[in-house]
Amino acid sequence: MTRSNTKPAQGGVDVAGATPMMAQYLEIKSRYPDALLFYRMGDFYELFFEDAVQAAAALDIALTRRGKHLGRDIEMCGVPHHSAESYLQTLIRKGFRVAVCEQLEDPAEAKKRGHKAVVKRDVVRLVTPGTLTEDSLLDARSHNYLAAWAEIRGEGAVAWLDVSTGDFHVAACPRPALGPMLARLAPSELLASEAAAGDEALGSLAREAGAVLTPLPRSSFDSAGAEARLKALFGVEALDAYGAFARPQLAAMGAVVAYVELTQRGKLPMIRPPAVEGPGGAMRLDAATRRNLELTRTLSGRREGSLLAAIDRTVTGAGARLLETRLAAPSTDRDEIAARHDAVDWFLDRRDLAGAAREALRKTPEIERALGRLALERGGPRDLAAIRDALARAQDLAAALSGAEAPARIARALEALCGHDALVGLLDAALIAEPPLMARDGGFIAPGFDPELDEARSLRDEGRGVIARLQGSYVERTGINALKIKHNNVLGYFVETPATHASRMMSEPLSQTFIHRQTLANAVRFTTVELSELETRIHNAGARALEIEQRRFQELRAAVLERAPAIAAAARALAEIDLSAALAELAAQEDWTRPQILPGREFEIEDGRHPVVEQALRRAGESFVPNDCDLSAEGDDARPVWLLTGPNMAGKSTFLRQNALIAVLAQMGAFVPAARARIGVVDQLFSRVGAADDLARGRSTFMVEMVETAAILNQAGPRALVILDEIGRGTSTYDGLSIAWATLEHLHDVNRCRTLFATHYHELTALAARLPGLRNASVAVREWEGEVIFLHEVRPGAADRSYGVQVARLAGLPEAVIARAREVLEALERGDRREGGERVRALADDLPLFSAARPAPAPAPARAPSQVERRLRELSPDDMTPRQALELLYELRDLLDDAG
Ligand SMILES: Nc1ncnc2c1ncn2[C@@H]1O[C@H](COP(=O)(O)OP(=O)(O)OP(=O)(O)O)[C@@H](O)[C@H]1O
Repeated sequence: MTRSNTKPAQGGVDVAGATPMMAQYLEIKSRYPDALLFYRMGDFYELFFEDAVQAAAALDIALTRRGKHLGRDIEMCGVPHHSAESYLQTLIRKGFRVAVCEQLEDPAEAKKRGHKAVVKRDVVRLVTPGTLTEDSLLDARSHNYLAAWAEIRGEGAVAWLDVSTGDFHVAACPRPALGPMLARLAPSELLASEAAAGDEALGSLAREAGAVLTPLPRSSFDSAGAEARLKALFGVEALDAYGAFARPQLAAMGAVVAYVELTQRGKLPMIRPPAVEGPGGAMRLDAATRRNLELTRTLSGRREGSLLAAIDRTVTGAGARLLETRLAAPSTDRDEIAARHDAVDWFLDRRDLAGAAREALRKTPEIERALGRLALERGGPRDLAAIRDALARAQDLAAALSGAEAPARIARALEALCGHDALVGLLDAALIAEPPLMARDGGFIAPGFDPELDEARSLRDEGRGVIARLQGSYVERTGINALKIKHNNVLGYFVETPATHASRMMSEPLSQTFIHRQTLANAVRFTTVELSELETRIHNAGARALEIEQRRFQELRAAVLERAPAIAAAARALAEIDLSAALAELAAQEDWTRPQILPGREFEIEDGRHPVVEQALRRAGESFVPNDCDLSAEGDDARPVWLLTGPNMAGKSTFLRQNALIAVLAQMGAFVPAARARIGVVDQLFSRVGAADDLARGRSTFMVEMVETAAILNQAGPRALVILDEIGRGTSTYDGLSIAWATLEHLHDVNRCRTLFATHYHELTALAARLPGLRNASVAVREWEGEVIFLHEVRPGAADRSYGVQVARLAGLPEAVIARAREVLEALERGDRREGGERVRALADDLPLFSAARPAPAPAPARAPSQVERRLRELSPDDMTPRQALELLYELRDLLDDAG
């Protein structure tokens, strides 16, 4: 054997010289080098070599060895197949991909080919983060997107699919917009061509969005191949009916479909025709803005504490997913926004109906994902029952909500809820109330639905009863009371009579029915055609019942899939109703109002509040102080730029964020926490509010801040809303002040967008005199007996001073430091602020900055150890018996007494 012509697989393991089974394993593994191979052996999935090492560590299970391969131990670990799902879940969460390799024939079949023959096996599915369908592997309240990024001659596109629901979208996406797009979609897996995936910048964008980056060969992104693939998928001659797609869009969609085909091994999920998102259809929010505003996750990555958690009143998984999708991509289309507001308004006016609808929805099972699993041949009877129950409830819901004149969007939803009677009737008749998860073991078809099945089951279950009845009828026919039907392993079922009746039994007419089998000393045994038929039927009844159930399951599945588009539309309608009713509930509970969305560049908020802070304060028994904001860029005396000053802790960040959140809420279709809101459509929202070190990328706080500020100044257009908090804070005073100054001027003169700018550089307030679009505002505090009281009120005009020292005192800085800070502050306020300036230098000379105003207390003089302490120090507790310890206690107490 020469090494050069052997095929290395899996890190240098050679196929040649392997046992037949190992050779099969290595051949299959060589096709899935990037995945862990779950190799089915009987009741277990086994993993070998490096896969075993990695999986054992990730799953915290035992790593063992199984023989040798070419002189080397084979590492092995295994998971039982019936609990494989939970292990899969752990592995997928940890970023692995798993190729599931099954036995494709009964081991007995293989044996027929010779005792060394290996059972046929192959991979039936590649499990990856973006292609999950099982409820146990998915979060019910979040989408799970598989996205693909394609670029052709500088033009880019992103396509995204939720494999579990079939939701399929595509949008043009130039490279600079990819970051915001990924931040919005938060896909769990991103596909890119091998060439693109090698780009470190793309890798880091994917990581930031929390996605696993999967490189695919260039051929998967071929746009001509993609077009053919999509046409075949949707069974159409041309894709025009779905929209006009640019080449990169085709390439991205094609890659998604190719990858799904690859991972599902040819079984395609239900994929809806792609919805094309037009340019500018959604408000643009970059990753930093989403993070800063804590829209769907807090800065620490939790849902709790985010805006999403504060406003989520939905009662179904699909409703929650729709809310998250809308919140991640607020609309810029006024008609769309108005339609959403109309739906909320309608429910708000009919709270009793909304309440009833929510009650009904609460009991409605999830159908989008059930439908997805059925399409992928991964569904079971429980999925059918979910569809039956949900559609039945949908009809009731439609009946309850009809009558009252509904706005267009609700009316359309109600329509989609109806017309499923035939299917519901079929499923109702066919299925038991609460069927099992899997079709495998049967027991889900309702009695009375299929006479053949009922008979098979009654034979299976009541075999003895049927035999007893037959025996009764034979006794009657022969008049022989001692006639019995018995069973043994040689004859199977037979009729037995005492020998005395032999001659009668064996002569006409009884001999026509009873066929003689055996004569014993005291008894004669017979069989009958009926009995042997019955025997075969009893024998096969169980298997037959199962087979009929499987056939019925496939028929029901086909009936459901035939109506898949209508069922999916009903599922979407349920989600829409859930979300509209939930937003109405929210508006009523929290006293929110319908915002006016205008074509111009207005931004007038009266009595606005921060939804998350307000709820937190309420829990603590405190109330939120509402504030107005007017950034309108319309009219002659428009002042679209507000410069906000005020002490730390006064509420500047809260005010900035609340106005950004109001814009997001308004345009996603919700009501807003304000007494009145008039908002001209915002097409981009930028927020730079505080920053954390990005040490992973080797950037300091200041660098992060500057990168984000640069993005805003370069990209913010006239319809943008910009929120900037304390720009320049991360560098020396005068550098920071200069950067803040120039940034403010640029926003005012060049970007000319609606801007909220909070700063602690009071020098900037002077700019109001020169910049006509700039207005000073400040957060009010009151000083009382040397303490500051925060009023949280935003008022016109600049703040007089910053109260930083008072706030520091509230935070518990030592009195000595506070007193010293006051002295320095006074000195600075008397003179110029320039670092290195004369007065500052004098101050540093006169009053050494780090000497304490009051002498520090002298350290306590060293004290000689007491006798008790000395005795204790000498001890070695390990060497003492309990008795000695007790004696020692007495001794110590005596020592104390002596000392006292
Ligand atoms: N409008 C308000 N009504 C009531 N309480 C408020 C209001 N705004 C802010 N607060 C309270 O004040 C705290 C501080 O607010 P915030 O963080 O916005 O201050 P800040 O001025 O940005 O401070 P810093 O400059 O130190 O970041 C909040 O956590 C909140 O509890």
